[in-house]
Amino acid sequence: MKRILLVGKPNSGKSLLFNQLTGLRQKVANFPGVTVDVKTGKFGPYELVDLPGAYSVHTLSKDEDIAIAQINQAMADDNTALLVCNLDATRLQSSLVFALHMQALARQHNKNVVFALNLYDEMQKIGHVIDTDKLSEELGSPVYAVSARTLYGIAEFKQDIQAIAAGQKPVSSAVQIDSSPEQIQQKARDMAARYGAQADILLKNQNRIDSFMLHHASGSLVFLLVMFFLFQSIFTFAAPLMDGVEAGIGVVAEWCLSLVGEGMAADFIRDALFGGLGAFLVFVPQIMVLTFIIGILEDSGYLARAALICHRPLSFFGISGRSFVPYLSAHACAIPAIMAARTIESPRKRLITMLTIPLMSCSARLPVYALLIAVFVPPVQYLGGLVSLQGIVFFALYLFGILTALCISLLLSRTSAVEGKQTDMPFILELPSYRLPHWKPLLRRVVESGKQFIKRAGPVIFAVSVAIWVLGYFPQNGSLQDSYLGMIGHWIDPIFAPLGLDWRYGVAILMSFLAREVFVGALGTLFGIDAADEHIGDLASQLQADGLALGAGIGILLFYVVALQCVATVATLRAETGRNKLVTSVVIGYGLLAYLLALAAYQIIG
Ligand SMILES: Nc1nc2c(ncn2[C@@H]2O[C@H](COP(=O)(O)OP(=O)(O)OP(=O)(O)O)[C@@H](O)[C@H]2O)c(=O)[nH]1
Ligand SMILES: [Mg+2]
Repeated sequence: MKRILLVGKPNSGKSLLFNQLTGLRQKVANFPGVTVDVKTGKFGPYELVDLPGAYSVHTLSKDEDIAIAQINQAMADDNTALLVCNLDATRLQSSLVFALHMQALARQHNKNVVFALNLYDEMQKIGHVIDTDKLSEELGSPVYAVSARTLYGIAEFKQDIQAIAAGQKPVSSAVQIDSSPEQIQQKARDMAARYGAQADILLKNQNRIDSFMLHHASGSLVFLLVMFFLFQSIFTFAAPLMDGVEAGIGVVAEWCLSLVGEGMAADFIRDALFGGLGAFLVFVPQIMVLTFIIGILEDSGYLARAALICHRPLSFFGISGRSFVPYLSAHACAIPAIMAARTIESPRKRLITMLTIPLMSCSARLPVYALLIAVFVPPVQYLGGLVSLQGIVFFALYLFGILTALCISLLLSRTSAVEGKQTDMPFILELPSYRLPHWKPLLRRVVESGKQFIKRAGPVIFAVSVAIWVLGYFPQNGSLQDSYLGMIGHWIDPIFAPLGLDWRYGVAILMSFLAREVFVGALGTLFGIDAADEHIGDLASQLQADGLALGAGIGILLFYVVALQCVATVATLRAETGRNKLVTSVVIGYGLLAYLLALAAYQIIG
């Protein structure tokens, strides 16, 4: 299949344009370095390729390497029908520098080029008109004013680039293409001055907001408040939704049970299905709220500012401001976060960031945290419900993960455990414009995060719940202690007894090495079988009634913050670092540390 390549500088709207042309839903966000891999999609009879952004052919980071390598390869390939150079109309000069290099390269290889003057809606908003005909003439390649957001000019653009790629619309021009870096710099500066909007109009608002957001005192305060409310809100905003889901599950469960009457089938439905799977579904709203708030931060342009504010403190711990975005996104899931670390220029800092990312509390830990917090922390609220005590403990757990990661980064960077030069590249980050979130795709992403969470963990939880139920139900002597599972439980008891946990918690913890969320489901099933009354449900009250010791509960929480119980993360770490031995020692190290912390918590607090 013939290919069309979409290239341009970071954060210039390539992926949103790609999504509009292919109907796919690649991640789009308002900071440089969102796309870190080659993505392809079908665009009419063509394959459209979305690449990571790059500032120059002289690459600094892994994602730029990937883009430039792919472009060079495509230039030599007969199947490459067209190169689309994406320009950010609000940042014409810097986008032209890279695009002009690409145009020169394409000319050398006899490939057709068109320019997409993207984000044109922002020009329309300030009433600035760019004469694209004249610009085309000067550039020697067609220029299309488009907006991937409002879809302005997209229909014509689609039609034309397919025709150009098919050779039905000639685009060759006699215009001389400059290829020396100095000429390109000069040309970009000159064209931006003549065609672009005035910088003071574009930057007026941005500078005003930044003078506050990046100020050393107010900026740090805003940063701390934003982070506090981010993790708070997972608790406060999600609470009513969680109650709704819980009530819904209760109604469905009662209805199902009324159909089957009493007996083994009823026990199975109550304990395995609604006890196990139901206990886990309750936490889906929290995952969605987390995605929503991180999404707002990403879209608004604040993340790059936060990265800047964090650069100095992070440098002390041996990493850089570039590690901030991967660290934050790791709170949703470690895997894309490890991939996002490709934008970190220094290989050493990139490696340290990747190895410490699993300590950030990903959404799979969320159900475990939420369950144990509900057991021990009363639902007290302050400031009219904006801040809750449970939310504060929740924030403390996230903070504990972050601080552990920073301490380990410091340790790795000050020892020879990770080799690489101490002298690193300077920290350079282009600040994006502030924008209002793009609500529709954001909400779609929120729904998608809930679905993905269920899809990823659901089948494992279902299988584990069924397995635990069968092993715990038979042989039917009426007690969990005497079941097959009870027998297995006695073998593992010595490992968990020093942590103040009986074998039921041991089984749930061991099972959660398959996926962390399994912990809640497995406990739900175990306590369901064990429950004296026939009541489904509130697992937190069951644990409370069972008398779980405070030290043991804190121990479980610390264990889950630190232990690396995720096969997919380990596989991604291996692939991205290429360091199997190092990754294995990190997994074992985190496991030991997790156990010791849990042991200390129980032995000290009791
Ligand atoms: N107003 C406006 N915003 C846009 C337009 N196209 C993209 N954006 C916004 O620009 C930001 C960057 O968009 P992306 O598509 O992720 O940019 P990219 O070039 O793929 O970025 P990298 O993958 O980091 O290289 C996002 O916040 C988009 O919503 C547009 O036409 N108009
Ligand atoms: Mg992109």
